[in-house]
Amino acid sequence: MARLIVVSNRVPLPDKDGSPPPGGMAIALNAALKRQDGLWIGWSGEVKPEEKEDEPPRLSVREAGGITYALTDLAQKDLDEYYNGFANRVLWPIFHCRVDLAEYARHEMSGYYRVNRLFADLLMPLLQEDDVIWVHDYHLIPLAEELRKRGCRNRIGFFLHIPWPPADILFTVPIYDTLLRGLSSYDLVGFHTDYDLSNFAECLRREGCGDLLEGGYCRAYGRVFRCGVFPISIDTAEFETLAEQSASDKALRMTYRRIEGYDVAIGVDRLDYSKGIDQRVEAFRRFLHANAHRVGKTLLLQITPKSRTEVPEYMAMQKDIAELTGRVNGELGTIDWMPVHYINQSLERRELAGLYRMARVGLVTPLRDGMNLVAKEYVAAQHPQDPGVLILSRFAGAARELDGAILVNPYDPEAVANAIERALVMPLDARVERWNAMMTRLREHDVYRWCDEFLSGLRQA
Ligand SMILES: O=P(O)(O)OC[C@H]1O[C@H](O[C@H]2O[C@H](CO)[C@@H](O)[C@H](O)[C@H]2O)[C@H](O)[C@@H](O)[C@@H]1O
Ligand SMILES: O=c1ccn([C@@H]2O[C@H](COP(=O)(O)OP(=O)(O)O)[C@@H](O)[C@H]2O)c(=O)[nH]1
Repeated sequence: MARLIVVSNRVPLPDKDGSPPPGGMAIALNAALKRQDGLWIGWSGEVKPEEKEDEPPRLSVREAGGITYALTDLAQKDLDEYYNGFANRVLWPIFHCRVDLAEYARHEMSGYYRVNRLFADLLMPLLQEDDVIWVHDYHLIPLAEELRKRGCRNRIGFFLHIPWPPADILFTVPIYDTLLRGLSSYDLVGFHTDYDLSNFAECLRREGCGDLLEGGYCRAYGRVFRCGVFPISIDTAEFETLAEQSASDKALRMTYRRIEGYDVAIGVDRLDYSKGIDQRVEAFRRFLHANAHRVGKTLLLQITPKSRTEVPEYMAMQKDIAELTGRVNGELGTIDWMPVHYINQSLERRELAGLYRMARVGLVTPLRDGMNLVAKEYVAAQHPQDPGVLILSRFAGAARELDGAILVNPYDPEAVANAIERALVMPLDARVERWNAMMTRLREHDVYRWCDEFLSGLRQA
């Protein structure tokens, strides 16, 4: 079997005993890499020491759990321009339709291309003739083009983990055509949803440089390549087991005994403006105003680990959300009850699974999201005989699959407030019916299927 090479900005390294770190994608890719004698290449997560900045970039190679990892440190300038700059201050906001937050700077765009060239230079000498390469996400759009320039003829696939925006939004990126052309160097380009794929096709059509063809192919910039929809998922069976175990875990129950007995609505998101956290807190405030009988009995548990802390928009958000939750707690809280429990730390999956299971409502209300795995995890963690209700933004990729959720518009706080009340009063038979519909989907379409379908699509490309 041909060797599989995965390339991504962040590389989830296995722990000391060789098992993959938590996270469905890491587990699925680890399994695929083991089967195919694989190599995972990317950023080490470390900044290159200043005194070594003039040394040529190199990969540090290590073996763990049957997989080879080849990692490179990045210089502070590279990190600032490529990751904190163009990737997370231009591509991320624009692909999430936040043109107002995009800060385009030419030197950062050059840094983005420089780091992509660096990845191509590092990868080329490692390649064997029939290796299959799978590139992940918006950090590395130009990588295939750079590899092709260096003579690479291998199959190369690309999967975009974030949404693809409508044409008028994409065209606000000054170099949008270079990005589109970059994607045409891949053999397979994968998106989470049919909406993303049709936005991509519309961009090509509007530019007059390509279109979708029959049978999942696309012609653009003189090249024909495959395009498809591959919704990422979770390790459903693993999450079900985790949630079941956590329900009987005494130590874990002790840690959340303070919120037992309340009707809990749970939100779990990186601290990111795309997740709609402030709109959600506001919706919860309105829900309490509109339903006086819920005051003192219901609470919002918002778990929000910090993210991309060096990007100014993220720094500002940290302060804004903390102030907002403080205001709501000040306005409505009492000595023995706090409406919003805001936790600015990352929790382990085991803990999350237990909390999802005890929460009567899963509040997943991003303003825009590629997929949103939290929505799927919340569903998988529920008790089959007494499941909670998922409230899901229609702008999350997951909404294309989870039709048993109450779908909401996160920009409409009153609608979200009404949905919370509707979820809390929903009769058991309706909750079970909705949950069964979603679980059937999640059991059939887990993260292993996502991985297999993408790789078999790439082999056929
Ligand atoms: O690496 P970071 O900058 O710390 O960010 C974490 C990851 O965030 C994004 O996740 C996306 O991928 C999920 C799985 O496909 C999807 O469910 C979610 O909707 C996306 O936002 C990002 O795309 C990853 O590259 C980051 O590693
Ligand atoms: O404290 C936390 C918060 C989140 N997560 C995990 O982070 C992932 C978030 O993925 P999602 O697709 O929802 O959003 P992203 O952060 O990738 O945009 C999920 O698997 C969560 O279980 C976690 O392990 N601990």
